[in-house]
Amino acid sequence: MSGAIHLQHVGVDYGQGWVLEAINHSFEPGQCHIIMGPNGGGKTSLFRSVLGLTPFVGDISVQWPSGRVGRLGYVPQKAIFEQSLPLTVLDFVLLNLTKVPLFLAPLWPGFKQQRAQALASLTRVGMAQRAHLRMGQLSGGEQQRVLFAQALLHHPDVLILDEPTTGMDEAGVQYLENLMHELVAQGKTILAVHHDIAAVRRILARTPGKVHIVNHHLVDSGPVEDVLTSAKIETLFQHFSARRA
Ligand SMILES: Nc1ncnc2c1ncn2[C@@H]1O[C@H](COP(=O)(O)OP(=O)(O)OP(=O)(O)O)[C@@H](O)[C@H]1O
Repeated sequence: MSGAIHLQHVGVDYGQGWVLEAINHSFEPGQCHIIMGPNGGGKTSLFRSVLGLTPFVGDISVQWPSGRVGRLGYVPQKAIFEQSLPLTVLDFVLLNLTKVPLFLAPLWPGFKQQRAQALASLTRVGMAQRAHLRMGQLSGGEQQRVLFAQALLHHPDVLILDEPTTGMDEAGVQYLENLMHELVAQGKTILAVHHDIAAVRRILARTPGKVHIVNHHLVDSGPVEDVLTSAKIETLFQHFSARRA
């Protein structure tokens, strides 16, 4: 099952003017939607509005195909884990599965199954072998992978990824792009912020989806070949040269 997301006249203002203004748009279900745009253009604010994590004006609705309400999964831009925090990767994922305090969890009848579920999710992102390490001992890219594993735990129908490959090495990027492809093939909807034009072209060459440019307004939206033209990129992202595009 997958959800379509509809935004009607959506605006966000933190008190110093509109960060997002009059956004009227729909994200179709079962596709990979890549959101691009300059820093500070309001991409995270858009995601946080969809998730109900920031106040907004206008209306946002998720339309589910059946009577059942689906699930949203979210991987934030970054998380900071103090190195001395005695929380392992496995603990961190388990925290999202168990309602029992972690030190009691092994005594819980369902613990074995929850542990297996946590490890299966970590395996999907290539992090099962590092499950025993403390979160703070992981690199930024590895932490991103664990956050991704956490978002997958409850089988979300719509997955919202804020710069998911930040700090990831080539292997991490590959894991993630394969997973994104797999999830869309299963009919899920993905919304992902990305800054890397080459990566966006690579992702959308094999995964059905669109590019949406956000810079306070919805500037452009459509298939990658229509939106990521050299001329448009030059105008929007002055720090990218037309040659790199
Ligand atoms: N909680 C907040 N309170 C006040 N201002 C905020 C808040 N969150 C974001 N902003 C401001 O809103 C603007 C848009 O921020 P946002 O994080 O949505 O942009 P972005 O497009 O995701 O940026 P980036 O590409 O750098 O991640 C920025 O100027 C930011 O400083």
